Amino acid sequence: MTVIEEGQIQIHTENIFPIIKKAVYSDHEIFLRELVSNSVDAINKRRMAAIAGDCIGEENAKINIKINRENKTLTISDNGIGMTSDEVKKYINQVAFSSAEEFLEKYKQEQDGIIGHFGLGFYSSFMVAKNVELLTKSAKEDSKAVKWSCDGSPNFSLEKTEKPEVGTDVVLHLMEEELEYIEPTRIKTLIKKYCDFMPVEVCLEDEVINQMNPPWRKSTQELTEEDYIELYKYLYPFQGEPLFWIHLNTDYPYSLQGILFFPKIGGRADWENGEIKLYCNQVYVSDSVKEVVPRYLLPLRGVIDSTDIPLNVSRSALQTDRKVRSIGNFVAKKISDKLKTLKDEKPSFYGEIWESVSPFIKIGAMEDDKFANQVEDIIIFRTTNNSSADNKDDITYEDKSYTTIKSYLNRLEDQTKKRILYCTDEIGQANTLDLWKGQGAEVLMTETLIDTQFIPWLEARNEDINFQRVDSELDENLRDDSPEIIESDGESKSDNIRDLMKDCINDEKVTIQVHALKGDNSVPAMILLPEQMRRINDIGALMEQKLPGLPDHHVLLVNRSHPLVKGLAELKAASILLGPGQQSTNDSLTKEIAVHLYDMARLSVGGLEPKAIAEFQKRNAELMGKLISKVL
Ligand SMILES: Nc1ncnc2c1ncn2[C@@H]1O[C@H](COP(=O)(O)OP(=O)(O)OP(=O)(O)O)[C@@H](O)[C@H]1O
Repeated sequence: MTVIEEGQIQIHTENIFPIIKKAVYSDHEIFLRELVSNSVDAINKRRMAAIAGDCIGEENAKINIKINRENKTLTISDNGIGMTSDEVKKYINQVAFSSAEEFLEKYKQEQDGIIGHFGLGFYSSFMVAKNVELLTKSAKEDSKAVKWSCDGSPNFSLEKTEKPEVGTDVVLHLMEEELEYIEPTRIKTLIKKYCDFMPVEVCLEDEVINQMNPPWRKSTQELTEEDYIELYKYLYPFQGEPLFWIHLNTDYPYSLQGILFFPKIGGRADWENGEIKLYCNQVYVSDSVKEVVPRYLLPLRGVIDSTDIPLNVSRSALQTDRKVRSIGNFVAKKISDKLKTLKDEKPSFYGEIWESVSPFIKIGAMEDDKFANQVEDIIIFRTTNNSSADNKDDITYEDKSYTTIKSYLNRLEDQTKKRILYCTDEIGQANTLDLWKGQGAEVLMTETLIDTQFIPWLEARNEDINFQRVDSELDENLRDDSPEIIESDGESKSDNIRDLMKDCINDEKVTIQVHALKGDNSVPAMILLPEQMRRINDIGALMEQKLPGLPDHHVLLVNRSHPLVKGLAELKAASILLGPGQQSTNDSLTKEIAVHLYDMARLSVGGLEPKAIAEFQKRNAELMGKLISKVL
């Protein structure tokens, strides 16, 4: 063989290779992505040059990877444009090296890592190989093949060689500690991971491994519903089917293609890193797009493919990049457009998916003002008003009705108040919910966790509205506020009942209100939680990541028109008649019943601790025992 040149690669660092190894230590496997990407580029260049008539074309463009166990080599071959010896000197010795050195300089400075480790290029092969040979023959007419080799020191050699076909073979003599890369299964996995959607056949020992045609590069007209579902299942196996998807495709002001899927609720949603896959020109880059899309979009899945996302900058630099930010805004806008279309055109489907999409929409609205403006009219709440389907804003799905805030407000009789009634727990708040419903009021059903933040956010955004939970106070119409007769002791009946309950419960934190409630079905006592006081309790629980329990400060509303309360007052009056100092058995019974009344009210809102429930049970048994002994 004729030696063309032996020499030293011009470098500033004495030996770049140990640095390459150390700097990107954990990501050795990306060498394959870099080399295959170079091959794809070379194949594209040959195609373009052939069209221009500068060289002979190649119909069956492909990349082939071969393993030689005996020699411990891995060879990546392509039939791309190849290189002349001058081009090898220029592109491998100078360009490739300087880009690797530049990359490493950048890498050393960045504390938080570089997003895709893109840009290391050809020299990444030295992360796994102790010796690299590059055999290449240019597609230009009458070109002679050359072989470049380098043993990891800055010394290289370039000599003539025999190579019948146009293209490039990169032969990696693997280091002992990198022998995992002569395992076919390992290589296959890497091709699937990084090269699956590359536009050229990538083979292992002549067997095609990659899928090639990425659906997101096709137009929506070319794809059927099944194609999208198939892609989802391929990318996220065993995760069921997606709810719906959006196809992204834009060329200006940046190039971006992709398909994003909404997963079904119940599947785990990753709000930290997300599972959207980032591609650059059909080459897989990363499983995390958290620097590219706003946080609230992270529970989505799918692919974003863009050549305009700078991949060899640090993650923090990416977050502040203007182009990247506008990409995030573009994606958010596309999603809100899709959701709006679904609500308008397939309202019942929108009702069906609402529970799955609502956390994402609400968090998005709270975190991003622009997004809030886009989705404000499509935020819906389940409502007790079943006739709301008459309104085009409102939706029914199965036996559930949903409404928007706007149409709820339109239905309010008293337009001066703009009060929105809501309920977070249909069982725990059943008593008060039924009372409001009985008055013909419309109540919205909300979720405890997210709406604890979302409701105050809505109120801050629309200053004239205020939300009021059904158990925060009672409708005035439910109370009989006619003046009371003053008793012989100079006090009203209500005052006496309040004093009695206060003495028996003996807890400063409990405020006792006594009212005469209308209606035959009303209960003897109930717990009310004034809105602002309860909200403070809810937020406290949220901070401690607990479910909110019954706040210590609460209101006990005693219904003085209930026969039990009336009886209790009479029992107490009878014991007073015995005169001071005289012990009556009525005293202890009055106390027992008063405390029992309070416990019943607490029990119905889930506010009794296990220990108190045990006491309640014991007292209940005793009271029933007394009742039986009276009857027998
Ligand atoms: N298989 C190949 N066939 C033809 N030319 C190649 C091949 N591999 C590398 N080259 C040439 O060597 C140059 C340097 O490659 P290298 O991978 O280091 O950087 P790059 O591809 O230009 O950019 P990047 O750093 O993003 O990978 C390429 O631009 C190309 O001209």
